[in-house]
Amino acid sequence: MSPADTPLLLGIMSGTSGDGIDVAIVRFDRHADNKPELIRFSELPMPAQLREPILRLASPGEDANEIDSMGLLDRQLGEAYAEAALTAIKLAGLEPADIAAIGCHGQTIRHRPEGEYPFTLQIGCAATLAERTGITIVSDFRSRDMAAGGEGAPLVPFAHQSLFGTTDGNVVVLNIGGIANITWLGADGSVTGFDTGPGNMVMDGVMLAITAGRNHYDQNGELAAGGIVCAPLLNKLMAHPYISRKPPKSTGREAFGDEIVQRILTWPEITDADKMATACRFTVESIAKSCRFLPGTPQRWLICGGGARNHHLMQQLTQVLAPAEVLPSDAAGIPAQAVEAASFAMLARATLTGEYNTLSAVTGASHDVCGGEITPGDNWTTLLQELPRWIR
Ligand SMILES: Nc1ncnc2c1ncn2[C@@H]1O[C@H](COP(=O)(O)OP(=O)(O)OP(=O)(O)O)[C@@H](O)[C@H]1O
Ligand SMILES: CC(=O)N[C@H]1[C@@H]2OC[C@@H](O2)[C@@H](O)[C@@H]1O[C@H](C)C(=O)O
Repeated sequence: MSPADTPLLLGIMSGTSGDGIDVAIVRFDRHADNKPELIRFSELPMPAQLREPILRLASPGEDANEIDSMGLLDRQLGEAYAEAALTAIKLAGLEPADIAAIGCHGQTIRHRPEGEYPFTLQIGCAATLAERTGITIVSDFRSRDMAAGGEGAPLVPFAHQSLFGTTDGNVVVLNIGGIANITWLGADGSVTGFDTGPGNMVMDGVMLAITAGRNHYDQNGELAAGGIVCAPLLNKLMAHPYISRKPPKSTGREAFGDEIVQRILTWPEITDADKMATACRFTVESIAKSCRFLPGTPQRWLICGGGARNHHLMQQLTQVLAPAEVLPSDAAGIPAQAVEAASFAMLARATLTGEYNTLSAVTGASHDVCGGEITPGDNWTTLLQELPRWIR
């Protein structure tokens, strides 16, 4: 393993878009703050045969045999994550033995934060991942927070705090994945966050349908840029109850999946470009409306996730969020796509040292918790000896 004072951890994220497996290898320095150094980031494709089952299982009731399908997908994802981790380790010129632990978010196939017994389900067999890599795995980061009465999401504010927090001004970190989530980092040290609603999910669903499955997303927002926003349709979309609900709140494909996409697709007398323009504007407006739930005025917005690559979306956000500056997180030293995977390496480190890694100020839980389930790898005994030296 890497020296105990500067351990290497690996974070794996596969998000609600179901299109890729992001892997970040980071180095922690006990003598520095909790901000790790990004050693290598790799974006690997989700195996094509897994994309359809992921989306099907994430849409309630679409699979006639959900338990069998889930069991199978769980194992297949475990293999896919292991393959991705081993590839990333190799690309970094490292050996599996150099990595102290892996934080694996898993694939969310259901998120039900409401009701008497809220639950959330991230699959991707940790035992398979430990078996194939020999490395200790931390997974299932959300359940403990839910058991403490929290939303179980978003979790990344814990990491954003160390990565982007500054006393120079109020910063908002906005992750635009399938769902968009926001983190408030006040100059006074305050932290909060919540899911704002749709990120790329609605746009991707519309694009997939209007190109008959050929394109999974609107490259750079080009189609949307050539369309006209349909105001009555936008108003209908913005009436979604989630948008006006007060935080703490979190959401998923259950609320912004196929039903919303169908509403856009079936709206009469507008072109495909208008549909895309309206879907994009829905994301922009729902983010802008979220500002009323923030405790102050941000000077700077740092954007991460795949949405940062959508020029049209970024342009629109820059307009509506002015005079605040809107920049990809790269401007603050971490590539937009790498933030989530790096965050799960940071959460895993905190699990292993027993520190809180889930903020009740974000999730609404009754207290901060140390979330994550540990699956010991072949390196477990060595890791146990090194852990005391990780504690700051
Ligand atoms: N060049 C591009 N132009 C437009 N959109 C893009 C581009 N590149 C990526 N995207 C969008 O980013 C999405 C993937 O984003 P990301 O990987 O952050 O999502 P995720 O991790 O699956 O989601 P989540 O954060 O909700 O868990 C794609 O589905 C697409 O919509
Ligand atoms: C249940 C779940 O997987 N939620 C994801 C999803 O994707 C974005 C948004 O919705 C966020 O709440 C969360 O992911 C990030 C990594 C988080 O927990 O911070």
